[in-house]
Amino acid sequence: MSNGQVPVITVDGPSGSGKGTICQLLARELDWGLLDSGALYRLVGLAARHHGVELDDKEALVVLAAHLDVQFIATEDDTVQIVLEGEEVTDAIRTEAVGKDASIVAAIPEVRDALLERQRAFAEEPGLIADGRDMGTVVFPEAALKIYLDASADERAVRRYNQLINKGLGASLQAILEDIQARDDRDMNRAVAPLKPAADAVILDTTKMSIDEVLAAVMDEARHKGLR
Ligand SMILES: Nc1ncnc2c1ncn2[C@@H]1O[C@H](COP(=O)(O)OP(=O)(O)O)[C@@H](O)[C@H]1O
Ligand SMILES: Nc1ccn([C@H]2C[C@H](O)[C@@H](COP(=O)(O)OP(=O)(O)O)O2)c(=O)n1
Repeated sequence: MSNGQVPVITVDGPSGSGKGTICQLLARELDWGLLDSGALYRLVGLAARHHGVELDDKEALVVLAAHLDVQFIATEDDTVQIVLEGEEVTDAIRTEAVGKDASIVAAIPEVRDALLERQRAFAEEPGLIADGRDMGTVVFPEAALKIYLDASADERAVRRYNQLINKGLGASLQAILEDIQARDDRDMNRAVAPLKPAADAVILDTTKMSIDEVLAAVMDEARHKGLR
């Protein structure tokens, strides 16, 4: 385990596969910490917007990533407030536009390097649930359990669509599907730390599974590994 013997469960997969949902439930169930690594890449994307840095200005993006002034503040209702340079950005980083920017800056190897140790530092007793794209392959290669969540692009687009509609935001299913496919393509085909299952990952196709069924399947795997 990348930080002493702290147990880590990694959950990787494409956008809309259910990582965030399952990781929150797992962290609650096990009473472990949670790393939302996608939030770090989203924060670099948002910081670039705030500072007027273009997404092809590699050097400036690396500086932003290395000096990211961010706080993750646990709230009483079990959610996390995210504060960037003193400004609350919890919702602002969740837009599809910032997701796209995150995927663009995440393809820069030096940006990934700048965020590596910050991610590993999340591994603290009694354990860590790590949500992302390269948690099992790069950041925590010694993790006790590696999960790769997948689902068809159509199903993931419908999930995102429903999520936006439930938030009272307008959305086009076709546009969301195209965004998801573009992001899959960028995340899976970049040169460094591409999205792919670790060789020793348990792959779950969640297309036809409910959230409860996915959680139960992951908890089963955790039990098999003696993690609870
Ligand atoms: N197995 C599932 N079945 C149906 N909806 C799901 C499932 N898993 C997650 N969702 C929903 O899909 C949306 C996207 O899930 P999220 O956890 O944000 O995915 P990710 O973090 O992989 O992008 C959320 O609204 C969530 O409630
Ligand atoms: N470990 C990670 C996490 C996210 N990224 C990049 C690639 C993703 O498209 C963006 C946004 O990730 P995030 O997990 O927040 O996105 P979704 O909620 O799955 O849509 O960041 C990455 O390259 N490596």
